[in-house]
Amino acid sequence: MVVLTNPPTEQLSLVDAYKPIANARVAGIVPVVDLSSPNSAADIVRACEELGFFKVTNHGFPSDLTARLETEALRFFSAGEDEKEKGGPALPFGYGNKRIGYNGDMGWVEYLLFEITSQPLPPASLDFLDEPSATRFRVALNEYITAVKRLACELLELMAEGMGIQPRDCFSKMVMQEESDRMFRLNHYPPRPQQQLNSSLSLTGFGEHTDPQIISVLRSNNSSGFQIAVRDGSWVPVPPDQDSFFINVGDILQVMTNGRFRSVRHRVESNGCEPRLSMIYFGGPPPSQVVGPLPQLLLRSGDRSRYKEFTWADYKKAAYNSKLADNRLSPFENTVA
Ligand SMILES: C=C1C[C@]23C[C@@]1(O)CC[C@H]2[C@@]12CC[C@H](O)[C@@](C)(C(=O)O1)[C@H]2[C@@H]3C(=O)O
Ligand SMILES: O=C(O)CCC(=O)C(=O)O
Ligand SMILES: [Fe+2]
Repeated sequence: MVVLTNPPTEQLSLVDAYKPIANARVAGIVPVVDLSSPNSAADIVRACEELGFFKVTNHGFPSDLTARLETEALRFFSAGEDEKEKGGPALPFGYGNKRIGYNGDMGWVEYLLFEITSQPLPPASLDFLDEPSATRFRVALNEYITAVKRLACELLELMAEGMGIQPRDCFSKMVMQEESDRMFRLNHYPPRPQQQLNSSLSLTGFGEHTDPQIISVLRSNNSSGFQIAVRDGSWVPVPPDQDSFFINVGDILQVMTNGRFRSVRHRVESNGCEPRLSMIYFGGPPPSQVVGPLPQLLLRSGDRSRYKEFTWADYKKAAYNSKLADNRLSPFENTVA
């Protein structure tokens, strides 16, 4: 069953909920999928079609892994700038501060970006830290990543099941292969100094964008700031929930479903007071994977393909030459005859 966060006194239809936010009442439109429910597959599909975004509860994820990684990450981010800069620059992996990507995007955020393979993170991934911190951090990262990969796989299988498509692993196999292109990101949004707080009301932590991959699995501490764009383009704040995961449909899943699932536009706007720590797993396909709408979906619906075929390597190259807010899919769309 899809339930609403902060349920309003009367149930809002989604059409109403897409209207610009006039008050906090409509901030609770985020679909919540209870993974222990027998309806979870259908609920996930509905959420991916309507928003491309949902919250997952009753996921069975070991909370001690999250707590340990959060402790290690905060220990790292509280170190001096000189220490942290030893892990940079992020090209794209490593430590980055304020600069996002290569094309001039900036945000009030510092981060660590890791490449994930089928093997645990190698010692080299944190070799800029002293021992025993490096090993402790790496072990916490590896344990969390192993569990979050499993969760991503389960969600992708539920998507296929909910859409009635075979095989059940048609989406999950894309991100579970040896060569699949996966990343893990720790974002830290530090509180802002007092004089800056007086200068403007809100500050972009991470500018608006869609995630290029198939799926993103996000967990954050209890700080607000994460927002999603709904169909009419208005921004809706997502109430934080440190015990749940938030799932973004990425561009490639939008393509594979021929636009039935929506790649959600999102951003982080910080009020500068609450420090935010988020951890995000990005699941993408192998570089050589040819991507396009699933033939069985086209056959079943009789729809024309809305996208050209391309490889993930082509798409990623184009993505990394784009600015955060760009619409990265438009060059890959088929024009209507
Ligand atoms: C400005 C950019 C940062 C980004 C690469 C890009 O050129 C456009 C996509 C951005 C994004 C968004 C989702 C993930 O956070 C990310 C790692 C990704 O794969 O695409 C980032 C890229 C980045 O920060 O390097
Ligand atoms: O840090 C967050 O909460 C979201 C950041 C994000 O969207 C990203 O890193 O792609
Ligand atoms: Fe994102």
